[in-house]
Amino acid sequence: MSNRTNKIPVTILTGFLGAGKTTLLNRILRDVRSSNTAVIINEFGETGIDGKFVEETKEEIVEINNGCICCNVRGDLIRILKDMLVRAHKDGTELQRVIIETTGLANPAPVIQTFLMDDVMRYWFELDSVCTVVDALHTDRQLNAHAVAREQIAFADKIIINKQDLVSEEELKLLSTRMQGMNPEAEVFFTQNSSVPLFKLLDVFSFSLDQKLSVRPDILDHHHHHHDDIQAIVLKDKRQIDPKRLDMWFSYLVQVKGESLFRYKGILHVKGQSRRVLFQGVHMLFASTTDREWKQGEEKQNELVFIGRELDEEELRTGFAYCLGDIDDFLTKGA
Ligand SMILES: Nc1nc2c(ncn2[C@@H]2O[C@H](COP(=O)(O)OP(=O)(O)OP(=O)(O)O)[C@@H](O)[C@H]2O)c(=O)[nH]1
Repeated sequence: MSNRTNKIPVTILTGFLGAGKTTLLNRILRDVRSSNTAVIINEFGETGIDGKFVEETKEEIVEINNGCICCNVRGDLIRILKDMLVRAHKDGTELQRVIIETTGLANPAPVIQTFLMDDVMRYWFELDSVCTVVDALHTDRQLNAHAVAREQIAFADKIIINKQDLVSEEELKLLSTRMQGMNPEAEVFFTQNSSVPLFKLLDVFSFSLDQKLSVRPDILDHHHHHHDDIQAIVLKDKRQIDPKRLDMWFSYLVQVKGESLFRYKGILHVKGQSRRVLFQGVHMLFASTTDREWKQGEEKQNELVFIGRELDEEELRTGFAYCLGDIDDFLTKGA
C-alpha cells in the first residue's frame, strides 16, 4: 500500500511513572481539537484504574491492560486500531486523531515501530509526535535507575519537564542540560500540570524517523526489554474503608515504604463518604481528592494498585485488611 494523504495523526504520550501523562491527556481531551479522537491507554498490572483517572469524555477510550504495550501487546494495538477504523467507516465518521498513553514502564520504540513497519498502519496513520513527560522532582533518580526512562527521553521529539513547582530554578537548569545532552533535537518545555500550549503538540508532525535513525540505527530492530523486577500489586474489596485507619496505614506506607513505591493509585469507597475518593502518589509525594458521587448502578468498590520494586505483598494485604476492619493492627504481618 502506498501514500494516502491526510493520514490520521498519532500522538504517543510517554514518560516514567507518575510524570504527568494523564494530566496532559486530560488537557488534550478538554480541548476542542480533540473531537473524534480515539484514546488508547496501556497500563501496567491487570486493572483498569488508569482509565478511571481520565476525565469523562465522549471520545472513545480503549484500555490495554493485559500486559505492557512494548512487550506483548503490539498485536492488540494493531487490532484495536484496525477495529477503530472499521467502526468509524461503518458509522460514517472520520477518525481525526489517535492518542496513545503508554505505561510509565514502556519503551516507546516498539510502539513507534508499529506505525512504521505494519503496512496497514502506515497507510492510515502518521506519527505526529512522541511527547515524553518528565517529573522534575524524581527524574534524576529515575534516569539513573531505569534504562526505560532513558529510552523515553531518547525517542521524544517533545520533552515536557513537568512539576516545575517542586524544584528550584537551578535544578531546572541542570535538568534541561541533562535532557539536551541525551536528546539535543527535542523541543523542551517547562510546565506545571503538563500545561503545554496544545498547538505546540498536536498536528506538528515533529516526529522524524530519519533523525531517530541517525541517533539510534537499531530503532526498527526487534526490541526486548525487562521491567527490572518491577511488579504491580492490585487490591480490591467492595466493603467500606475506615477513613482513620486508612490515614494511619497510608502515612506509614508513604513514609516508611515510599522509596520502593514508584507509583500507587486507587479509587476508594470510604465510610461516611457518598463520593468516590481518589488517591495517588509517586514515592513520598501523595495526594488524595474527593471525586464525583458514585453513579446509580455503579459497583462501589475499593481498587488500589501499587507499582514498585521488591514490594511486600503480604504487608500490603495486611494493611488493606486493617482498613477494612478485618484485623486490629497492620504492623503484624499476616495478623
Ligand atoms: N506538584 C505537581 N504535581 C503534579 C503536576 N503535574 C501532575 N501532578 C500530579 O502528579 C501525579 C501524577 O500525575 P499523572 O498525570 O497521573 O501522571 P502519569 O504520568 O499519568 O502517571 P502513570 O501513568 O500512573 O504512571 C498526580 O497526582 C498529579 O496531580 C505538577 O506540575 N506539579
